[in-house]
Amino acid sequence: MKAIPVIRLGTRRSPLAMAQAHETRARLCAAHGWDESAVELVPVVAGGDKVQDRPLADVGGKALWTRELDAWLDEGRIDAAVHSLKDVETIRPEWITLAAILPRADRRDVLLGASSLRSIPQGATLGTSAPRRAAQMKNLRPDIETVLFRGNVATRMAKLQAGEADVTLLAAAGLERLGQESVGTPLPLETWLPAPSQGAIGIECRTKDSVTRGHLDALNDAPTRREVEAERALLEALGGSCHSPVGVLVENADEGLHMRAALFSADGAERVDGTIELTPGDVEAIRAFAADLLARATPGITPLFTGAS
Ligand SMILES: NCc1[nH]cc(CCC(=O)O)c1CC(=O)O
Repeated sequence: MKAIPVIRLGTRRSPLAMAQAHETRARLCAAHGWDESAVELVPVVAGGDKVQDRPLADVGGKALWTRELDAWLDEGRIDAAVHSLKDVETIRPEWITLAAILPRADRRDVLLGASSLRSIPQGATLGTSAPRRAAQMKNLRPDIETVLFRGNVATRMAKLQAGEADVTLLAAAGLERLGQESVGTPLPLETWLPAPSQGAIGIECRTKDSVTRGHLDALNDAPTRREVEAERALLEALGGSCHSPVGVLVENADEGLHMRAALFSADGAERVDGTIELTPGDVEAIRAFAADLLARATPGITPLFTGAS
């Protein structure tokens, strides 16, 4: 009998991260006919989990969710790491490979505390720590003030319940993975743009580890990868990060990809929109599109991109 490998799969410890790790294990076992013991889940505490009282953009930003898992991967303590791709920097070290992107879940944001953007009472407060969510809301509803909401999904829902804000926004994908798919109102993609990579789970391993790469390759969803790579290429071309007030949506169309994006000023007063049809992998076209958005951006928007933030 062929020996069954054991893949040590690193994950953050939050309930959402653990749910994503369990999903990854289930998909690996299904794809290869392994039983559960072939994939060992290894929970690791990430830097971003230790800071709960400040916007992440103020904490020093970069690599907040990836640093510890990268170190464990580098030291050979894990073979692969599961991430919400939305939280992973666009530029990764050469020695790490994004070996699989799982089929994308619902990429919409969900509004909790009101049944639509219009029905939020005048002067209500939005609890969020995401610059994109804060700016996009203020763009549509300048009367709304934001208050800082950090912590995992359950913590943020508890803060809403406790009245620390009137409404909040959470990713549909995260709610679904936590069995909370029926709470709140998903916002239509026509009027509300999600973050780059939202709803996509990525699994990384060491570039040199061809055995693990081979195992993970079976999980990769090509249509999701085309979308997500284009979204991440735009974020990179803009000089943005997961803390940048940018919304983007790439969809597979009959021929190629359709991309829609918006940049916001931090206070939401200013906004620049664009759309483009793309051939998958055409990073040059994405760079030109990013340059066009930045050229049309106002002084309120520009400093938040091109690395100046
Ligand atoms: N920033 C935290 C984070 N990172 C990924 C998700 C949700 C899952 C996903 O988008 O794949 C969330 C929670 C949220 O934004 O509500």
